[in-house]
Amino acid sequence: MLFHVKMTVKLPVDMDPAKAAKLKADEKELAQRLQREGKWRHLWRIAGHYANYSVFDLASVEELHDTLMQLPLFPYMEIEVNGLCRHPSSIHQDDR
Ligand SMILES: O=C(O)CC1=CCC(=O)O1
Repeated sequence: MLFHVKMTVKLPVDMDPAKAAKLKADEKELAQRLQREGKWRHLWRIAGHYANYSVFDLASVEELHDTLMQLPLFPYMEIEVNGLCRHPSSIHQDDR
């Protein structure tokens, strides 16, 4: 199942810079592992915002929920999710 996810990061302005740097490094490590596993298909910065558009390929809504909740930045993100399905006019044979 494909999910389009918008993540907006809202770190507290007074957060300890070392804590923020650790959260970002941990987030990057997990995000890159999930990309290597084929679960986090796309990760795009939204120009001009501390936010991203992502596409996840996961087995279920429950797996998406669990994946998002384990992100180190989860407590500091606003997240919007939309499920994706094939468009009847798409010329692509698969969902990639
Ligand atoms: O910077 C972001 O948009 C949040 C984020 C998601 C994966 C990552 O490494 O950072």
